[in-house]
Amino acid sequence: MHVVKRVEELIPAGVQEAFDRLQARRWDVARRDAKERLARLEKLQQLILARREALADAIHQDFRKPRAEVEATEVMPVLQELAYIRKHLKAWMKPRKVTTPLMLAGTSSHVRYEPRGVVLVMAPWNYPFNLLVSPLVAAVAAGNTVLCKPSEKTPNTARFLAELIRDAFPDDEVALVEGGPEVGDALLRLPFDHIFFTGGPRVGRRVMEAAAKHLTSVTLELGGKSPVIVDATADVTTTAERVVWGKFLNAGQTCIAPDHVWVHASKEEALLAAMREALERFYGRSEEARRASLDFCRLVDDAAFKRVRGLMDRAVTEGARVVVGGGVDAETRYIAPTVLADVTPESPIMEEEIFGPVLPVLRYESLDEVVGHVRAEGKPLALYVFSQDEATVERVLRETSAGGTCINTVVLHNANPHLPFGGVGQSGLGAYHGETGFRTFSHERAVLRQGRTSLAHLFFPPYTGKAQKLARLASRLFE
Ligand SMILES: NC(=O)c1ccc[n+]([C@@H]2O[C@H](COP(=O)([O-])OP(=O)(O)OC[C@H]3O[C@@H](n4cnc5c(N)ncnc54)[C@H](O)[C@@H]3O)[C@@H](O)[C@H]2O)c1
Repeated sequence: MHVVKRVEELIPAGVQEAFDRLQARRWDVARRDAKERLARLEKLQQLILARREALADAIHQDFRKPRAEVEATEVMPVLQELAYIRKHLKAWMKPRKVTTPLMLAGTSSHVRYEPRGVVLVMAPWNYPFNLLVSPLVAAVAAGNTVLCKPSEKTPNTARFLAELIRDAFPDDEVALVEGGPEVGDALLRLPFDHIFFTGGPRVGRRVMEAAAKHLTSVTLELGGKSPVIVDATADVTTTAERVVWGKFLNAGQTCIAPDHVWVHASKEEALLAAMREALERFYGRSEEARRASLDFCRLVDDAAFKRVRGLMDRAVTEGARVVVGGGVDAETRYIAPTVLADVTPESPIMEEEIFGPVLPVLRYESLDEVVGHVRAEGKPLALYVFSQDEATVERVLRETSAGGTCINTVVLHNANPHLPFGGVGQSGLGAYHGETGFRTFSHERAVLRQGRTSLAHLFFPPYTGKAQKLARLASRLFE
């Protein structure tokens, strides 16, 4: 017999209790001024600084991420975010006065930034520290209580995070629950005030469906295929090294990694040769040297290894040429940094986000053609354009849509806290970083105060015709 469980039975006791504690404390936490909020974040920062070696060990154990990459892509962005918040939080929290239209003479208005309440931060595994702690600090800065869930695919980092959060915050202000999809599913049944989710579009859709039940607002930081366009005027050497760096960082397991490259036919062979050169300079001149390189990560699990290997093998079977790479080692989940040429839009590797160290290069003849392809692929999280021609750059910006764009480089827009970071359409909804993060975790409350004099009584019933005449007169102001 099929047994339908009640909602309460689907939520593990520990999870429900953690939520209830955060719920009970939310109004006290919401009242805090900037100084008190910053004191909490200060403690977190001290613990991060004291434990950065342990963090590097944990992430290394999870997928052999090099220490230098842990510093540059996990620790530094979080410290930068904390420093930026420290500098600006007081100003961000200030109510913002707005002007008063003539019709409302006698009133004054302002916008207050109030915390959303109890928020859920669900993180992916690929930058397991940064992508949990960055939204967390924005949420705390905005005065929320927070429940976090790291990914089960990076268990060492999840354990590190659990201890860090436990030591940095009282458990009725910030809590962390570990677990996989079942725990994620249970969390999504709770009536949070906001859900901040980073992960794939499949689970993102599930988050939005679950949020609809409680009319919970969501921020979705998703993924997709981020293209690179290299036109005929681009500098081939610098283009190659920047694209190769951004692609093979984290072994291609980066949401804003260049997924594939569209290169103008006149530059194709030169670009491929320069990419090969850059890749060998970065990771080693031979396949053995690259396999032994300490600067190159592994795929996170067997499923990821099988999926990326399958994509690469099918592309080659269907006619792609291996320019460099192509090797694999299932035991260590190693896929060589690989560049593929002669790939076409119909190739299976163009069907889904690659999320691994394989870079297909496609050639194009006209900008119209490549713009058409990019539009057909949906709105990506990032789109990169390499060109010395301002008109080309402007056309690409005007005729396509993407979460973010870098011109003549890749990935770095993510590192500027003055820029909002987020997707559009299938690549996400909402944004964070810096002030945008504070606003994301705040509700903009509209406040209007009536002074002594008021024109409103002119519109009170009974309507003698005077009110209508006045409204008509007033509407002339807008003609
Ligand atoms: N936009 C961004 O900032 C950004 C950053 C990093 C990664 N990503 C994207 O994330 C994806 C890779 O990360 P991933 O594999 O960890 O993503 P994922 O969607 O599989 O998992 C993300 C989180 O959701 C949880 N989860 C999984 N299944 C669930 C379910 N059925 N119900 C509830 N929760 C569930 C996981 O445990 C994890 O905590 C890629 O698509 C990548 O592009 C986006």
